[in-house]
Amino acid sequence: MANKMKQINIGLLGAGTVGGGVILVLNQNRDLITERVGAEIQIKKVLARHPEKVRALDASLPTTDKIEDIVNDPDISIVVELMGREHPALEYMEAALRGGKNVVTANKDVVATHGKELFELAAAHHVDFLFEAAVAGGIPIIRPLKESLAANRISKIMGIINGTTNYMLTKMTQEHMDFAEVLKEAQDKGYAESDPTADVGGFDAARKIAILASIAFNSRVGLDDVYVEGIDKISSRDIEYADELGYVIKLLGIAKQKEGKGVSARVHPTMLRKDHPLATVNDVFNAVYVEGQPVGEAMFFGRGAGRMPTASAVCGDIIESTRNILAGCTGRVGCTCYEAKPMLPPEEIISPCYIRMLVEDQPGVWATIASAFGENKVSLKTVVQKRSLGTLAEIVVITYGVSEFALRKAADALSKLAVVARICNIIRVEDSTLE
Ligand SMILES: NC(=O)C1=CN([C@@H]2O[C@H](COP(=O)(O)OP(=O)(O)OC[C@H]3O[C@@H](n4cnc5c(N)ncnc54)[C@H](OP(=O)(O)O)[C@@H]3O)[C@@H](O)[C@H]2O)C=CC1
Ligand SMILES: N[C@@H](CC=O)C(=O)O
Ligand code: NA
Repeated sequence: MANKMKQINIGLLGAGTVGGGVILVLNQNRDLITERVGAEIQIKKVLARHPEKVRALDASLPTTDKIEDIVNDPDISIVVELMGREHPALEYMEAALRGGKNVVTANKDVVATHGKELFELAAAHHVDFLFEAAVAGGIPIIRPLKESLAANRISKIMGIINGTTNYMLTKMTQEHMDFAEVLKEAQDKGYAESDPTADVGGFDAARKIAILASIAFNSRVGLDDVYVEGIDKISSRDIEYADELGYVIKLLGIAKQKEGKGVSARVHPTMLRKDHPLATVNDVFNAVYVEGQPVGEAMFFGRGAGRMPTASAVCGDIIESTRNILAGCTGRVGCTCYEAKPMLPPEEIISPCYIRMLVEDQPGVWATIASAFGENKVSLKTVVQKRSLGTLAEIVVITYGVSEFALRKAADALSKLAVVARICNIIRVEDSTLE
């Protein structure tokens, strides 16, 4: 007599862009997934505010508006949280873990802020807490860091980890599109968060780099530890200058670990050399670049946002958890933050910089400006003067590596000079030849 195929039931919280994608993937690839896993994965209930949206995706799926119907259902083994935002997603996941259910989420807001509590709950109940989709959408990066690269000492993890802003910067660079127009496009495509200020302001990327740094360096990096700047001050002038000087502008998350000095984590627009592997990562694509010993350099590339790529990562976690349930080994890889390393203060982070300013277009001005840089120990690599605006000239400088502290002092001294009308923008440069 043939053995009856096992069935693993999941409860889905939220069926929007990503949740809807999960419903579609589990239906479209049902046979293939069942065969690979050796069990059927069935969505038993969907928590939804608008059941009609779920019915439009799959009319057979039961819906509920009560979380208790899912977290108290003994037949549900995996709760998949795809509602977004911090509350009540956190409380719902806590209830699921306390109820002994495995949890899969794409929610970086919750993982970055409450990861520790959730890991502790998962460990206490010997269940999985998986969040591959929370960083870089469809790209596998959490499991590779925790498992495939587990033998490495990682010194640097740097990436384009926000699809919305990469899409926007690409369109602004290649098609000279306007900021507001291109943001609307990214929202329509389902890339942006429900509140897109998290994308544009760099906070979404900050959550992701905090999560990546915590895993890579085995030490918890909180959101407050990340220095954050968004893309809202990037103008077409900066994009043009970057191009002329051999760079592209990308919103990067950058985390480094220096022996004896601690860990740093930051998110800001960055001028990146055109020959860097991350420089050609465009549109909604994300990439995470890792330097470690013994692996050397490794880069992970793919779609960082959008319905189906993100659903791919969520379903990968559902499958991983299902396999662990079948093998009786849930909770196998839990929290990896077993150290408490010091954070390097942002003022001590050293980076080359691009500074664009408007100055009086008259003889002797350059000597005054150069001495302000010199007095603050900022060495200059390149100076460009191309444009005049009435009595003003636009000057661009690229510095060698400078600490944030020295940069702020120099910027302060420059802005007090009568000949400097305005510092228009300062952008960090990632260029190993200038460090
Ligand atoms: N979109 C993307 O490309 C990516 C998203 N993520 C993350 O995935 C998660 C989901 O994002 P996304 O699918 O884009 O978001 P959506 O806003 O498209 O979907 C969220 C869904 O959750 C439902 N929901 C929200 N709050 C509640 C609640 N209290 N009770 C019941 N249902 C609720 C919403 O219902 P209703 O429709 O009624 O409002 C909606 O259907 C977020 O954490 C996001 O950061 C991660 C990677 C990529
Ligand atoms: N809003 C996010 C979605 C995925 O995390 C992004 O644009 O990357
Ligand atoms: Na991912």
